[in-house]
Amino acid sequence: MRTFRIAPSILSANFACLGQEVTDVIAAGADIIHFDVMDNHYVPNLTIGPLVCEAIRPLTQAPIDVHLMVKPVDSLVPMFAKAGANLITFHPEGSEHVDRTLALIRDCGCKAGLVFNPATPLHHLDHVMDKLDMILIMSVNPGFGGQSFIPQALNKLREARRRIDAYREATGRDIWLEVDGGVKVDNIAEIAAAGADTFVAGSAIYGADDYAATIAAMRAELAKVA
Ligand SMILES: O=C(CO)[C@@H](O)[C@H](O)COP(=O)(O)O
Repeated sequence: MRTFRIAPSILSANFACLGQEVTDVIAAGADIIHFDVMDNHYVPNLTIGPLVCEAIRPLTQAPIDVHLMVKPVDSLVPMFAKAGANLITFHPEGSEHVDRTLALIRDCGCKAGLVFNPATPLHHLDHVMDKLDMILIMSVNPGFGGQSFIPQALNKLREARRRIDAYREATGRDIWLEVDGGVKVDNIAEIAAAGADTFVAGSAIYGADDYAATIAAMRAELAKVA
């Protein structure tokens, strides 16, 4: 039986009552809070920083998964670690030294992950598997919620799953495989079958009237794959 995790993206939450939105999705059955950081430089949008992470930290025991869509990335890592992030992911294009940034994240006490845009090749994984806790495959171009799932992401998920399984067989250590962008109730099973185990969903959850019903519907779909 595979373990699946659902990570609502607060990018699609109502920011006028963000704290309540965080506690509501966790009460509705979510596993992780996905926290999108955009700098209006690496991506054409501007969102939230460490102060907001610090503000929501006391509201939940659930892991906060900080996705840094920023360039350069290193100076923000200690700030988010101090603000209570559990996982920090970044894009290889956002770092001058990927290996050094991964080590920095772990030295700050967080789990570390690399993010792959639709056009970013997986060869960036080649020499850093030992330093990764998570691989995040973007199934949209980063910057905005509410975009459609790019089907080519399924092949990239299959390839990433193959690499993770081979690595786990060789070392006994697992790496989470997260997917982000256009994840809905009606495609989550196909995405899980391609290898993802952790599902970021923004508009599908925060755009629904009933968060618990939507998360339960996602889990019912995932149960068909497990
Ligand atoms: O990082 C991003 C977008 O850059 C995502 O986390 C989106 O926020 C996902 O939103 P949906 O596609 O699920 O609406």
